[in-house]
Amino acid sequence: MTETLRGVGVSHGVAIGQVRHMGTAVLEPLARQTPTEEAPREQARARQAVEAVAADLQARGNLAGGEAQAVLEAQSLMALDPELMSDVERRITVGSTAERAVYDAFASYRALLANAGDYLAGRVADLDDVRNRIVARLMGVPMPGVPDSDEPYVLIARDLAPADTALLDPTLVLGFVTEEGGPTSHSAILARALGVPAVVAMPGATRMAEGVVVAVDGSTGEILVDPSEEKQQEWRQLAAERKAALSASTGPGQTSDGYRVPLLANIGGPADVPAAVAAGAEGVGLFRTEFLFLDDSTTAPSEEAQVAAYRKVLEAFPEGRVVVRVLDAGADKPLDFMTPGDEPNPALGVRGLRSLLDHPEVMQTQLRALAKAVAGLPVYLEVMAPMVADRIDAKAFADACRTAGLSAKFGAMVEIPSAALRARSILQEVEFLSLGTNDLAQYTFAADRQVGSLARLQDSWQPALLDLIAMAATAAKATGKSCGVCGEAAADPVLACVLTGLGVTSLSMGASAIPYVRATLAKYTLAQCTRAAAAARATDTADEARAAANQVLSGE
Ligand SMILES: C=C(OP(=O)(O)O)C(=O)O
Ligand SMILES: [Mg+2]
Repeated sequence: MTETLRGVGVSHGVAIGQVRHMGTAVLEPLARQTPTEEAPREQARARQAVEAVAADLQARGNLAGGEAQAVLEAQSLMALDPELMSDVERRITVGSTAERAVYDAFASYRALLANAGDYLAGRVADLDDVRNRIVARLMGVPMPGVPDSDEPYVLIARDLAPADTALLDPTLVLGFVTEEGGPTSHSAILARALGVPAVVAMPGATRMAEGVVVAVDGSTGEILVDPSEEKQQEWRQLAAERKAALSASTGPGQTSDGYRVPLLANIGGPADVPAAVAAGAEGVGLFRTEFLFLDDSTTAPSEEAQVAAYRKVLEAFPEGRVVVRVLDAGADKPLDFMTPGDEPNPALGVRGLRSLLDHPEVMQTQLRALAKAVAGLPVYLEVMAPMVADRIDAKAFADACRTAGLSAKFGAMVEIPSAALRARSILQEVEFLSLGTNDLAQYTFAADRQVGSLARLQDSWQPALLDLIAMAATAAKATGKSCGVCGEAAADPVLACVLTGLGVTSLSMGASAIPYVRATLAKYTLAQCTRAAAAARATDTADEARAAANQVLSGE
């Protein structure tokens, strides 16, 4: 009998195929004592394995490019952490085998991370993945990870490490389902960048039987286990219709009555530009520059290297708009040279603009690099700061832009509830707002975005979040300024209509979502979007808001 399950749809599309589980078996090497004279040999084995795994992750990163590359490189650096290596060597000196020493050293590092707060919860999966790779290599067994299969399949995992997500072959992996990971987690963002249908935060996902056929809808989060032939056919038909509707809809983003809402792409660097251009992005609404900095988290890239990377992106959108976010270091994206290592709660600590104000030289270098990169190009450059809390923050950022001689629009991200509540005062200092709904949801609901079990609270349909979005958009309209959305909320096609109805002036998302949003927006008038927004805000829960908006839009 067909069973229907529900998770959180994070990457559009329908996948139907057999379940294959990720090779996540934790390899626990035996704890046996080795003679002291074998220590140097074991230490050399451990070093070789660590270096090989780090090189492999680096190579996978080079292959993947874009945001995935930065994440894989960060993992490679994790493997090479000198403190971890000296702990491994110390354990071997007192009688451990190389594999057991690696296993134990990672376990104690993991415990430290897990107790140290917010960002680290998201990083534990990455760390486990690095450990599994090194231990597998030392034990001479196959690497854990994406299963070997010549037949296309639906991948099931507890959580996908960035290393695996990056290497998913879209011709073999029809889609994926994970038990963990929130709708705004790294895995979800990367899935969208890859264009693979995905559902996250699905309790019990890993208990699905290997080989059973499932149908996965990455838009609704619905999963059918063992669907009948008839049901499969129905879903295939639905997917084909959606696809046809998508390719029929081209051109700039607009409602059916011609109200323009530019559709922009979220990118992590030049490698993400081709997909954005192919999806018809009208520009870039969020260039997450910290991905350029993750290459080597011990020092900032040189001004010249930054100029080159920014120019590549700016050149790709002549006459288009490119919104560059200055470095958002800290919390889920720590950088050694910026982020204090001893924060009790990094998400509430020195991150984003706060971190840049503590390191003015880093911000000035970045702003100067942007000024040089844009010189002579016809692009509309806009620069914005992450984690702006109040008018003092907004003024400090605008002053920094002026000091750097940057000729661009300066803006503030609205990611902290205070910024939405007092958007009008922030707009005294900057020329535009951009709603980072991922963090805005995290801070509004006090719900860590990396934690899958809190997905309900990170749902962008939460009426409280819609209220804050409406506040920011209304304030921007009153001052004649723009207010876009660049958080994952913009990638939900129906929510995109609601955001438009709330007064948001542009929508920026992972490139693969653009055709879906464009096609859905084109079906409704601005007045319908406005009514859908009001109906959603009149409810008390995310599910009710979703249902109310859909009801208005379907004309029921
Ligand atoms: C766009 C956002 O920024 P990031 O996901 O990079 O924190 C956000 O918080 O919504
Ligand atoms: Mg953010």
